[in-house]
Amino acid sequence: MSSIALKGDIVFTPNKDAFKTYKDHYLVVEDGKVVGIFKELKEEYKNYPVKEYTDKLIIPGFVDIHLHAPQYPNLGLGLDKELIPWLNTYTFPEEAKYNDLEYAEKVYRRLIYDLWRKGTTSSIVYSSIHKEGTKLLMDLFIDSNLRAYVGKVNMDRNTIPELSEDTEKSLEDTEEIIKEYNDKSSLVKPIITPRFVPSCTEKLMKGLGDLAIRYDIPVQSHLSENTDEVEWVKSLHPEFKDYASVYNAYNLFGQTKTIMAHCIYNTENELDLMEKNQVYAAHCPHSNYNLSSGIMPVRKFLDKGIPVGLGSDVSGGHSLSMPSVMVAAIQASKMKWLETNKELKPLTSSEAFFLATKGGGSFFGKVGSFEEGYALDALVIDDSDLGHMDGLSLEDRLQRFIYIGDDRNIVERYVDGKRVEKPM
Ligand SMILES: Nc1nc2[nH]cnc2c(=O)[nH]1
Ligand SMILES: [Zn+2]
Repeated sequence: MSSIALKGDIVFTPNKDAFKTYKDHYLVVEDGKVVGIFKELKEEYKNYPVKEYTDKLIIPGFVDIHLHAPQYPNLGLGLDKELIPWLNTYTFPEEAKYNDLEYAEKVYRRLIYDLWRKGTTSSIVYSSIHKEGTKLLMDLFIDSNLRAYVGKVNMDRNTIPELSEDTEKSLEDTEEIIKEYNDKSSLVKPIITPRFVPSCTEKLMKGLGDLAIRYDIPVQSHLSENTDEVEWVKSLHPEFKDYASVYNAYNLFGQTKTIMAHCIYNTENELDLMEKNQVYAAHCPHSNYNLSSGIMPVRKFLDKGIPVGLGSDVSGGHSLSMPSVMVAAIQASKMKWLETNKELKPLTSSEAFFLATKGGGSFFGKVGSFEEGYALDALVIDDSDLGHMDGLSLEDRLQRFIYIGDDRNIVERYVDGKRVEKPM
């Protein structure tokens, strides 16, 4: 059994309302899981190797619950458009390149290196429609020792010809990936990924819902991101009450664990259904600003008990950095607060940190916290170059790292109790 103790200044959020902090404590880990946090090492742990991180922060690794791997080369491009023109002009043409595995490998290696670099130890990722490209991405994640769900995108309508799949083939490819990868790795798993309602026929959605249930595979998609998109779904499916009801009719809305990205324009019925089925909302504030989509009322989701995590939504979002996404989420919530006559309260820094760790991490199981039994997914932060430290609480130091630090401050990453080396 591999056991270690990390010694340093420990900070995490077991719930969203407050940070827990432990100055100069030992975080004891057995078999990759947290055993406890102690001021002194008990006798029974005395022979465990101790990693000394004196005066450094030890925090849970970041969790990004929504990003698009094949859009990585488009980072920062095309952001003067709204969602639908942006998809047609920038995104679909880029995603069409991923039948070229050499190109795919170059992009995906760089992406995984950057996730590692920026401290994202768990991510939930869209690939492209391509089966082999998706397998390649999953294999690269497995080699990296980072945690991920990866989904082959499904779409068989309303896209460019190169990306419009034959429905049967789309389902067959998806099933092949599920069979091959469901038990291949404990850290990297498949997720069913209908792109969004406008790009999936009912036959495709039905087939995907059947696969989700047959193999008990989670689902990710997009919901109510942009007003033109919502109107489009209405015109495609006038027989349904709303956008979420379409997914729900095909067992793609919480029948297995589900994430919906954006959720800006949800109806009350959609919120009720998310709460009832415990569907996760992926809040992606950078993307929502960049594509002029709107501001998600994140407080409503939290008050209602809907699970929420944060997403970079690369490349609608322009940054993989989860601290940057946290800051954007706090800023967006402040604008929403003003917009609602101070009804929907802004996110606090502990809430934003919770969303970027345990909030999204709970999709993976016991991930994103240092409570007993949680996987030791952790970052070690050297914040000594961020300015005057005397008298600062651990909480203040963490807040400063989130606002003004960057990946140069991250000195170690751990996943499941093991140090994660720089990916090749
Ligand atoms: N932001 C975003 N929204 C989408 N809706 C459907 N596809 C996409 C995508 O690639 N990015
Ligand atoms: Zn997206």
